[in-house]
Amino acid sequence: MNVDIGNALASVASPGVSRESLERLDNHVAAAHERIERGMENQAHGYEALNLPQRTDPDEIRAAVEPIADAETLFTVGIGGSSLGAATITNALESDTETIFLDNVDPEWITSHLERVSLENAAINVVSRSGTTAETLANFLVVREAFESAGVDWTERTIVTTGESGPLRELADRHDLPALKVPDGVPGRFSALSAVGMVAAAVCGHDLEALLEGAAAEAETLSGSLFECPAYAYGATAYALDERGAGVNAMMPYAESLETSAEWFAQLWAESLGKDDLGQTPVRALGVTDQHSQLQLYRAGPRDKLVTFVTAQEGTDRQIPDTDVAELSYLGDATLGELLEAEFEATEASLAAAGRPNVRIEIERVDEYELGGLLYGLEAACVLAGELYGVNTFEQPAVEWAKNATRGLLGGGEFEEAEAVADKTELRVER
Ligand SMILES: O=P(O)(O)OC[C@H]1O[C@](O)(CO)[C@@H](O)[C@@H]1O
Repeated sequence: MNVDIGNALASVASPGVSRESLERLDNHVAAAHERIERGMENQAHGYEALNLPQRTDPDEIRAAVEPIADAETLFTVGIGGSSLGAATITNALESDTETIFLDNVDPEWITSHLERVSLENAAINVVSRSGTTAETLANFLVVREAFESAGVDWTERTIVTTGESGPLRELADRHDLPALKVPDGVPGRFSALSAVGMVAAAVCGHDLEALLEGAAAEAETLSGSLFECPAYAYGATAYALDERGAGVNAMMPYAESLETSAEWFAQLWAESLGKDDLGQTPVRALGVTDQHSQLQLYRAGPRDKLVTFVTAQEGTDRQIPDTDVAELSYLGDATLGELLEAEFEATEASLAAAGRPNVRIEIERVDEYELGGLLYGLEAACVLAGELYGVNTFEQPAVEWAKNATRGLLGGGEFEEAEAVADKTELRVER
């Protein structure tokens, strides 16, 4: 990926970062890179994620999915990092296999999918590092029952990706299911380039080697200077802008195929950096669509936002037909791709003209190689930002309170968090 941080400079935007500040910050980037390199060499928790291009074995993944490679529909049952990486990859690329990501426990939504799909031609990809995530296990039990009710032997149609132990590992062992291991030392939000993110891609027939080659090429760019490394340039600039008041980061890819990548980025950025009262709030946006919903706020609202654009330089195009509507005749000379590019450039310039910081991330096209580079580059940017914030990038303790409260409310044990739910302060206004 290439990065252009020009519209984040103090000469353009407020908040903005001066070149002098970036030069000073580069000293901290150099020190952070040394820690990152050391962490990678030592396969330290979290840093190990940046070794995945060398660690992940595409042949092992393809062999494991062989029994379900014929699936017309693949249900991926997981949540957070155990779903979003896989969804980013398969939602970005064309495939004959329909992929459905069951990462919520909305009964109407789950039921509509299970009733709509021919389960005889479907398969289940259940993913959970811990193997104890309530949503994932609940959904798996529901999906498994639906397969049984449809007379489909779920044990022939299920692959498991989980840790070395836990309920899912035991289930896989008990039923001799194909099972892959979540790599040690890789938090879920950093695991897209492992079996966690690539089983679904394998079932869809995508080029796993290209994903990893693109990621490996991005890994080669990691260096001791933000001026030589696109990922670090992005991570350092986002951090510096947050330090100067841009506490929101709107991730706005200009490609429908990259919409899910903004969801994946939101977990990566929020769960890694949101600690010790620090962190930049990610917002999921989509170009051109959200020019007509959020751009007003980005251009004229509080000066508290960075807008991150992701653009693909190439892609299939389509001519806009001529029209006899005079004021629209200019459209008939253009293609949809030219319109999308013009709208992106206009939006980027609109923010710069209003002194609103924005950064451009460019990939060549939306294919496996470029996607692997984008995923890796944003992960490396996040690791660097975590070093600059001085937070524990790779843990997420704040999510445990609600999990305990949930278990307590459902009778899964005695949890004081559940008691706190009953103590809610109320001021109800009713219809
Ligand atoms: O893979 P698991 O253990 O089911 O966890 C799913 C997700 O839940 C979290 O632990 C947060 O609750 C994420 O970090 C993780 O990606």
